[in-house]
Amino acid sequence: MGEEANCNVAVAVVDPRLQGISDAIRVVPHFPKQGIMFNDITPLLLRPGVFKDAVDIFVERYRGMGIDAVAGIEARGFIFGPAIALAIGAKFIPLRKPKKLPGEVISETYVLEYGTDCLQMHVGAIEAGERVLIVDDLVATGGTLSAAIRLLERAGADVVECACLIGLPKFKECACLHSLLFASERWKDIDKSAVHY
Ligand SMILES: O=P(O)(O)OC[C@H]1O[C@H](OP(=O)(O)OP(=O)(O)O)[C@H](O)[C@@H]1O
Ligand SMILES: Nc1ncnc2[nH]cnc12
Repeated sequence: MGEEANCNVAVAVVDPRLQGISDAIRVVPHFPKQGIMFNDITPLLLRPGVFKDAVDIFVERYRGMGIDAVAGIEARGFIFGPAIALAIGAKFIPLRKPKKLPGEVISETYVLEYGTDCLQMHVGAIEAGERVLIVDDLVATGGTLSAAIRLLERAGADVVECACLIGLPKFKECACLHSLLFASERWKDIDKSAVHY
């Protein structure tokens, strides 16, 4: 709780929009199972001004950085990723859960807070050397982001950054990461070291 409060203070100092974003995220205890504090972004989506603030912050950061593609992680990365991609003039690549993509895919499995899963990407979605931003709503253990990075790098992409709205306090470096809300090239390195990538 103390850590969360500190994160919010840091966020508010950096950009006045961040407090509204933080306030619009609901924490639901024991969902989807006992012991998980579920960070629910759906209340934020019901407030168009706050939703726009969240997208705008990412767009302001990534516009002009030569990003060729935004890769969104199913499912909640599909909420923010396409809006960011359109605004910065990049293509959007869905990283999907198994058996959803009809074409030839490459796959990466990973461990979650509450289970295991797998991400897949269409072969040919990215070309070697293209600059990619990975987008999701939240990083907890970093397992999902790490799988996404591995998937894209296997295809020869240059992963520029990973951008998420929420970094859980349990994710060790979260307090300082929050000061950038939620978008930092440092996540890529932390993510890698967290899972021995
Ligand atoms: O940092 P990690 O420990 O890997 O967890 C983060 C991931 O967990 C959530 O997705 P989830 O797997 O619940 O799938 P969903 O978006 O389909 O609900 C969240 O949207 C991230 O993708
Ligand atoms: N605590 C959490 N809240 C929402 N999504 C999550 N994904 C993994 N952990 C989560």
